[in-house]
Amino acid sequence: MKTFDDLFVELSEKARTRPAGSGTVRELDAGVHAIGKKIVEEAAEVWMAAEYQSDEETAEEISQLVYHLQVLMLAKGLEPADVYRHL
Ligand SMILES: N=c1c2ncn([C@@H]3O[C@H](COP(=O)(O)OP(=O)(O)OP(=O)(O)O)[C@@H](O)[C@H]3O)c2ncn1[C@@H]1O[C@H](COP(=O)(O)O)[C@@H](O)[C@H]1O
Repeated sequence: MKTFDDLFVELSEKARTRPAGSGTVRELDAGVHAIGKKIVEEAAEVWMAAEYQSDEETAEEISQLVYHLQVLMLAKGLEPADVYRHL
């Protein structure tokens, strides 16, 4: 099972090697403003799923939010440790 740290390593590699067809590369190229909008959209989907959908669907929406947060971290040059030290 993939963890937060596993995904961050994978996305960092995508950002570095820029493989064709990568949604991560596409999103990074779209920039912080576009990534931020995606985060807000996914956060709303998490909220709606939590209120009206199943636990499984909520968990999936949370995973998508985590993904987009990680893309924003990459766009800003932030590492997981930069976040963890605030937890
Ligand atoms: N975990 C994710 C992940 N979660 C969410 N997403 C993206 O976020 C979108 C969210 O889906 P929604 O249905 O909510 O949104 P949508 O409006 O239908 O989608 P879009 O039209 O905005 O693309 C998905 O379409 C994906 O583009 C993800 N994209 C990639 N990953 C993982 O990231 C890794 C690298 O992916 P690539 O860079 O694409 O190779 C792989 O391990 C993937 O599994």
